[in-house]
Amino acid sequence: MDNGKLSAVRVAVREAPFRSFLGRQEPSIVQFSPQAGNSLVVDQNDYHFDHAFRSSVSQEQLYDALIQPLVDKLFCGFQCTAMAYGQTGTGKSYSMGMVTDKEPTKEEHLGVLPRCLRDILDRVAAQQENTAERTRITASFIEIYNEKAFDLLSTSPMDPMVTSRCQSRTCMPLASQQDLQRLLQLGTSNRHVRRTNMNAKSSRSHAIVTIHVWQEDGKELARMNIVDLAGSEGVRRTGHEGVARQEGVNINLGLLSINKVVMALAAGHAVIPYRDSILTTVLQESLTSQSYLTFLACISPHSCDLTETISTLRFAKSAKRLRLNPQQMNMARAHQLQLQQKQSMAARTPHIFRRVMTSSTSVKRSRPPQNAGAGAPIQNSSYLMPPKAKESMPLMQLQRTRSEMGLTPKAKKRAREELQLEMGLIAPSVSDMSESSLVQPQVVKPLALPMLHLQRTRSEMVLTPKGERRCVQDGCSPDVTLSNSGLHLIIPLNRGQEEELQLDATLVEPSRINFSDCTQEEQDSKAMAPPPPPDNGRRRSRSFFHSSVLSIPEEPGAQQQQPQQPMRCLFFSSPFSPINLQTADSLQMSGILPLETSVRPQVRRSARLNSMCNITQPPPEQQHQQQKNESVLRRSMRLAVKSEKGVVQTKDLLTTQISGSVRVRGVRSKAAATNWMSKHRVMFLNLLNTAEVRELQKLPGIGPKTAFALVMQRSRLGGFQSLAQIESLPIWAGKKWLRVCQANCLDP
Ligand SMILES: Nc1ncnc2c1ncn2[C@@H]1O[C@H](COP(=O)(O)OP(=O)(O)OP(=O)(O)O)[C@@H](O)[C@H]1O
Repeated sequence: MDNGKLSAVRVAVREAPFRSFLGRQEPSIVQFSPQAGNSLVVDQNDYHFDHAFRSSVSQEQLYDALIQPLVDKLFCGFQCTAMAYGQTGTGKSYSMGMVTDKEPTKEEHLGVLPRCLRDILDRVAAQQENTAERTRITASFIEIYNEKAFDLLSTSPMDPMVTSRCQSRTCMPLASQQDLQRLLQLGTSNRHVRRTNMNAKSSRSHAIVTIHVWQEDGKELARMNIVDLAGSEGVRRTGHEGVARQEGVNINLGLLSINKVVMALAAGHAVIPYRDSILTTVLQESLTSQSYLTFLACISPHSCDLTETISTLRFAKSAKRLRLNPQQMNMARAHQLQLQQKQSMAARTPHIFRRVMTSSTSVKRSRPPQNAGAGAPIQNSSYLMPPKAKESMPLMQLQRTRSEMGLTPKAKKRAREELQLEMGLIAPSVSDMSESSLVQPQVVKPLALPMLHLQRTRSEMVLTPKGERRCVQDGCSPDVTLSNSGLHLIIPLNRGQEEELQLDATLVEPSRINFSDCTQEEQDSKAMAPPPPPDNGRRRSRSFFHSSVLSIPEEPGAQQQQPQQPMRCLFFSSPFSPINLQTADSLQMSGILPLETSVRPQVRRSARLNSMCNITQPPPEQQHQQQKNESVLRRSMRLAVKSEKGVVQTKDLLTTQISGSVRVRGVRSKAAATNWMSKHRVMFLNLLNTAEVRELQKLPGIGPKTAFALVMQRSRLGGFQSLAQIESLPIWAGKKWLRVCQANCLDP
């Protein structure tokens, strides 16, 4: 038994002999390459396939080269399909062995089917001599005629089958050569055949013989489909009218749908049009990424058939583009069950999180099956979930989301490039830290980095639930997976290692930056602010939450060991990756639902902040106003973050480190808070009066349409007098204004 590596999709071309009734023998339009046995030239075009058989090739040679390796795979437990495709009269039925002759066929003319069945029976007999294991072989024979399926082995072969029950067809047990002969005789004699201008006994139906290999315990080990498609032909050339013409139309419909399925599979589409015809519906199980597929394209040597020959070769070429990962049948079933489970879990998971879950890089890497046959290329894959689009949502939407999250290779590359540019500013760079150094707290030299600059830094560090730090590999984002056992974070560490953590945490957006309303220098200093004292329990976790440039608390023990070390370490967040980790006590994760509500605006704000980074410098006269607007905008966002999590307090202890020394900045009194609120309202009003659409739409709760409507109303009214006037504008649907106020921390 050959366990060698066999390509999952193999395409072969066979040239038919000249047909005498087409006139004198002319030179063949097919030229075979004398050097390579798998190339041919037709109409000055080169074609390369796995095999290119000349018309002189014998049935035995064809079987040995093309089908025998499939039988090997069959006995390894794989689903295999051999399919003959091509113009009428080019020898498909002859090659596949589905002949209707009453007299016994000569040995040399035996086609694939009888040879294959004989081979299988011989192997089973040999197997049973050596082992006590009993293997049963059965076969079914159906045809698709006029878009109806017929069970050719049943007692009523003329009654069409119900399509949904096509799988429950009559199976004949095969134990000897006599059984085999009976099956072929019965099946082929019941097949629809008609004389056409092109072929005296043209098959007017697609025939499918399925050989099932059963284990002793009644489980199906593997199956082999041998498919003889009806001839692809122009209805014009067959010279048929009426019923026969309709046959031709339906034949072409089936062939077209096979074409479409193969094209869709080759292109990696998420939706494959199996239901376009009965033929593809019946073959659906075989035309998946989990089978071995072999195509035999039969072509004519005649110049009058050039168009059909080129069309057949094109189909063969597209089939060559298929990329399949066959699985053993039992394995495939297990995989299908897994998929079903995953889908049902996904149905219960919020939409935004599903995107992360189902994207190829964010789904936890699954191990390949352990019990694959030696050398068998078993991989965990499902073509229905191709790498580029493994979920039912539109591909583009998924790619955009993954790009926003920094999960796409392009986003990661961009991040890496920008980080390299900024390396000079960050010393020592977190991405340069050695693995050992990551475990120990790193003292990072305080840097004067503007807020937006920090935002664009791509290095990431995450805090584990135990309070340890992990530096995420340069340019990579932690992957989050949701399984039955909970939420997992897979952190790509340096040196290609990964760490998997079970999260008792939630997602935080990168825009949750807690710069207080102070000057740029103070902001920069705060970016380096040390955490509150370790005994500060809940307070401490909030301080993490307040900043995306996170200060890391030292474990009490660790601090005692290193009393002199200032407790500073930078956590940079990428605007493209809104997944940061918080300590468990900062926010209790109460189910999955809150994530959706929090993540979506986070991603949006993250994108807005990122686009803010990219704003080109305005003219000098506008710069002052714009700076003011940005300051209000930033504050508004900070406050919105606090407000969302209920951490807005009238007394807010802010710790700030300036030049390495820690000082308490102050405690706000209630009066000060009121005062602050009135100032904030004025500033917000001012912003609405002066900002452009582009700036306004960066405000939390205000989208592009609202921003545009606001500017239109402003120009109509000549400016807004008060927030009450803005509230009375007819642009707020429902509680929209209330939501804007809440998002911007305004008293409604
Ligand atoms: N390689 C070959 N060697 C000998 N005879 C061949 C060969 N190929 C085809 N033939 C003969 O050509 C005739 C037509 O072949 P066949 O019926 O297999 O064509 P087909 O492609 O199945 O046509 P259709 O699609 O109309 O059923 C048959 O009589 C067959 O014996």
